[in-house]
Amino acid sequence: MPFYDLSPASPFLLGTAGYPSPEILQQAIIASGTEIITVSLRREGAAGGAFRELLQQLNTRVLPNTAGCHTVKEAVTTAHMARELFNTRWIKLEVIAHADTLQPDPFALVEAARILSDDGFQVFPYTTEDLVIGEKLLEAGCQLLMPWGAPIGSGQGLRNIDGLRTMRAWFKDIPLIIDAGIGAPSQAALAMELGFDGILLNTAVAKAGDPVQMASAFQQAIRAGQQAWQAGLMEKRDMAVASTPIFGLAEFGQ
Ligand SMILES: CC(=O)[C@@H](O)[C@H](O)COP(=O)(O)O
Repeated sequence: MPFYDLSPASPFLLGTAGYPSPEILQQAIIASGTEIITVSLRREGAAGGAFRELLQQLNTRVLPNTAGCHTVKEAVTTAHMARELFNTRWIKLEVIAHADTLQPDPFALVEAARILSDDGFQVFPYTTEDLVIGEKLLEAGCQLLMPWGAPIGSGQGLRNIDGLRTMRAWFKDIPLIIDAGIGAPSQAALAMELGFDGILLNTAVAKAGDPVQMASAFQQAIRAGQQAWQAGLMEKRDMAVASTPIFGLAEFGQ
């Protein structure tokens, strides 16, 4: 499905924070095959021009994010700075409620999404699997939703599979990207098998023993999950169903 003005060939979106070195970050981005990387304005501010130079060498689009923002005002101001700095209308909108859970503040998120959409931004909102919040975000002008798998940095995978499955069915024509909490390639594959359109993750790659190899592992798992969804998974059954036909089998006498 198209993400605003881009239909990425790769459904893998990668975060750029917390890598052992800029070189490893660069190699991980290449190994991931991603076309979209997300950059925190605070991180970019801290690293400065060298980081921007590194980004320019890569064939990727930048999705700036408002990581670390706790209020509507902070998020809107950060989005405006991002638009200036990266020359893009895209913004991954995070408005965090608590410093300890890092869960989104749904009320502030919807308000900030409305302000930014009205101002011409294309908002990628980091949200939960709650259907009502999803509807409010769409009403506010968002064209896609980014539900969490689990809290940021937790690596717990899909904590509410039933809720995410319901969300997929409810918003069947809206691009849905799982954002945050993915810890292993198998979890990302599962999300894609459920029909999600993409995965955004950071910590599982940045903090891996070998981030470059892990980026490649995620790329393959995400592709495999996507292919499985497109191919159509078999339905689960309560009882055994013989996979080998018995018609035509030889009969043995006594
Ligand atoms: C980089 C970024 O945008 C994070 O805020 C994002 O939510 C990723 O979360 P994980 O680090 O859990 O993958």
